Amino acid sequence: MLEEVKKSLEASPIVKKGDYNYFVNPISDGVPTMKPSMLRELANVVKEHVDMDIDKIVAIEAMGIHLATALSLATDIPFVIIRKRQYGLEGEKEISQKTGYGSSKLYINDLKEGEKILLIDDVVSTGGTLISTLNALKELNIDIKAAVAVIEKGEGKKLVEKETGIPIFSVVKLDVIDGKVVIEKTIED
Ligand SMILES: O=P(O)(O)OC[C@H]1O[C@H](OP(=O)(O)OP(=O)(O)O)[C@H](O)[C@@H]1O
Ligand SMILES: Nc1nc2[nH]cnc2c(=O)[nH]1
Repeated sequence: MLEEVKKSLEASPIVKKGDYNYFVNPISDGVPTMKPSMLRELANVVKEHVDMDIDKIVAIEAMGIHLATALSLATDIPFVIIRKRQYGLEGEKEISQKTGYGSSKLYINDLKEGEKILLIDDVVSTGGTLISTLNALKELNIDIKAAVAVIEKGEGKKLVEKETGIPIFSVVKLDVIDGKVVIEKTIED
């Protein structure tokens, strides 16, 4: 079932961001062009494997947004975005995010104590983004029912699970070896 996803990932160009080997893929970049069939497939895989008894889907800007949108359309569950833009709305919470190649601020809005959510992002790599985001959601007493990073790159997922106590669901585990994406496993293996 995930043949299209695997093929697309294996064909990803690798670019350097400093020392960091960054793969470029429709799922995680919107470049090259995303096929609707692949996006639909990813939404369906998440829907089938993750408990969707939630109030809201929560996406991390930027590359969680199309995934949350597809999942929202497949489930009729509303979504909200953790933005890189500050609004200054009442109750807004700022997060500092650090990845393997950069850092920025994220802003949580419109989540209430006790709300049941699924957090979705495209990639977990060093784990920096998910650790700070999940910890901020915990501080707000949000009921995190599930956390999804569609692609697991390297070993960061384990670190997130250790630091936050929250299991991360991922569809594909990969690494970049000798300038190429190598798929280590998928949810179907
Ligand atoms: O596990 P980590 O090392 O933290 O890496 C994962 C994060 O890196 C990317 O975000 P990026 O900041 O590049 O933003 P984008 O989604 O706006 O491209 C990706 O979308 C994840 O949020
Ligand atoms: N597209 C893409 N997103 C990432 N987020 C963290 N690492 C990566 C990467 O190598 N490629």
